[in-house]
Amino acid sequence: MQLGVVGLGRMGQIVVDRVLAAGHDVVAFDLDVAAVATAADAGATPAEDLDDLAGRLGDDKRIWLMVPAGEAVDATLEELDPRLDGDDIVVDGGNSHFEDSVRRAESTDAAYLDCGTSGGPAGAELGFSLMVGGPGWAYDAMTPVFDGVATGPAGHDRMGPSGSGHYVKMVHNGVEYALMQAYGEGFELLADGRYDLDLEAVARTWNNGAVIRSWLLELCEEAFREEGSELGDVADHVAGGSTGTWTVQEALEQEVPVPLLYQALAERFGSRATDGGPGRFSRRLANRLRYGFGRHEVARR
Ligand SMILES: NC(=O)C1=CN([C@@H]2O[C@H](COP(=O)(O)OP(=O)(O)OC[C@H]3O[C@@H](n4cnc5c(N)ncnc54)[C@H](O)[C@@H]3O)[C@@H](O)[C@H]2O)C=CC1
Ligand SMILES: O=C(CO)[C@H](O)[C@H](O)COP(=O)(O)O
Repeated sequence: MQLGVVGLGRMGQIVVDRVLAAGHDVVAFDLDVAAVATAADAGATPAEDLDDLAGRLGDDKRIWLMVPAGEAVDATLEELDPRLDGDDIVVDGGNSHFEDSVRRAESTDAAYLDCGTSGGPAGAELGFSLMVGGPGWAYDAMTPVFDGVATGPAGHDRMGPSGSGHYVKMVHNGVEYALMQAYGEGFELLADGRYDLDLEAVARTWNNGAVIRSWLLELCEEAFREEGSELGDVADHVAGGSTGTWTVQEALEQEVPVPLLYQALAERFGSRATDGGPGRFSRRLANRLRYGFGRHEVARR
């Protein structure tokens, strides 16, 4: 298959690499020419702009968008739209709001797949977990690409109609916030509690057979190994928050109680009101974990 990839940052470059490794061809575009050059070095055909990308794909275009959620997705679709018809497929692999995805699916002639993507930069080697919404025929047609980008055939599935892929990813992120908060609070108690503990050793022991072992806990272990048990100069400032906010908004609308998810989000907001003092250990760990799974910048004191 030939795939156009638009957006060649942390995640898009992994899509390019894994699709190439699976034996497909890639045409790559990004506003950043250096990112296009990196994709070309990896074996992709560079495109000068979206028109050039669309022209190189011929009939039955398959295009994967991996640009920041929001305006960049709309701008890209708007520019591609005159070149698209009902046999073409566009995948949005970013963290778009599910209602935006429903709107985009309704307004473009192409089949539109909203694809929640989880795994972060570690997906370069492991592959991603992909939660896909949209027309079944388009999901089936993209299966060879999804098999390559995901951990394998079990690493992707069609969640349901348009919007459902990004809906499931939104809730995934709400859960992600709460898990980080839970680990953070536990380690805060251990850090401030009765014993002088080596938190890397605690995390390593928990990761070996304990009920609460997980990838996020492996990233806690990594954080303590790299920053020390007291987390060095990692600040009490947790960035991000859009997907967690959407999760809580949706829960309110559906009248589903999600106190843990809300509390984790509220802790993030609280972290932004601190005065530069030592701050909460739990939030400092959450700040460092966002680097671990997403390579988001660590705020430091
Ligand atoms: N970093 C992570 O761990 C994860 C990120 N995501 C989502 O994936 C999407 C991409 O994230 P990252 O790769 O981390 O971001 P990034 O900031 O590393 O890369 C985004 C790329 O898109 C390019 N770009 C921006 N606007 C563009 C446009 N109009 N046309 C062409 N290229 C454009 C930028 O130049 C940049 O190279 C976002 O929606 C993000 O929320 C999803 C799961 C995990
Ligand atoms: O989707 C992701 C991980 O699953 C991204 O890393 C996302 O940026 C995490 O959300 P936030 O930036 O709000 O912490």
